[in-house]
Amino acid sequence: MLVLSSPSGAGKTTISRRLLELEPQLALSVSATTRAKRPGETAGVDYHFVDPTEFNLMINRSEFLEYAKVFDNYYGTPKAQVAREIARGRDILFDIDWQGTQQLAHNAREDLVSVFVLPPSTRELERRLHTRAQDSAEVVAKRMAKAADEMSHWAEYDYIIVNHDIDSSVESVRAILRAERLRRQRQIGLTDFVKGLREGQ
Ligand SMILES: Nc1ncnc2c1ncn2[C@@H]1O[C@H](COP(=O)(O)OP(=O)(O)OP(=O)(O)O)[C@@H](O)[C@H]1O
Ligand SMILES: Nc1nc2c(ncn2[C@@H]2O[C@H](COP(=O)(O)O)[C@@H](O)[C@H]2O)c(=O)[nH]1
Repeated sequence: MLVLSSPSGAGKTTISRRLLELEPQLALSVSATTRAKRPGETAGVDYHFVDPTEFNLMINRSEFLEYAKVFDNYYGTPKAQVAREIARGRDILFDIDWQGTQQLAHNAREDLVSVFVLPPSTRELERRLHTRAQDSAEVVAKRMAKAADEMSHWAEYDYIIVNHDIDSSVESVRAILRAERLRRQRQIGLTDFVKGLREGQ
């Protein structure tokens, strides 16, 4: 489970989309949210857009692996898709905030690799939120006001990337993914393979 978190606008969604094009063994966990759909977003692809009543029903039915209130809306990771992808042997990418990351770490620390994406500067963060041009000035102001709070969680993450340049940030995440896939405990069948080698096979 590969988690990307950042203050809003630092670039994790952009990095995630590129990664998914380049890494066929990686699947995106599609979250449910009560926030309104942005122009260009597709229901079921970017998010499952649900109303607060449906979100509450999902909580009561224990359908979330984690959920949190972020800014003024609720966001949650449905368990079912994650279980399906894991059963298919794929790695899963989560674009979630620090609260969700803490919940995943609490339940599955060994299976989690977490990356925090920082903006090159506060000014550039604000510029990115404005140039994305998908949120009102009021929403941008709210997200900027929360950025320092969110960044205070950077030290809880395994890896930190300062997102100056999108191509090199994507390559950094790919390097993390490659190295983490090579970890001894993540290589299935290794014990038998080495046993065979030692027996001369
Ligand atoms: N390295 C970069 N250089 C310049 N612009 C960038 C870079 N990375 C992302 N951007 C731009 O910054 C804006 C915000 O990026 P993005 O939507 O990926 O942020 P985010 O961290 O996912 O935000 P949110 O948490 O609100 O979903 C977008 O317009 C994106 O094209
Ligand atoms: N804890 C969770 N956080 C989530 C989830 N899905 C998205 N997010 C985070 O919310 C903010 C805002 O996202 P936006 O799309 O409205 O800009 C951002 O930090 C996301 O990472 C989730 O399922 N759980």
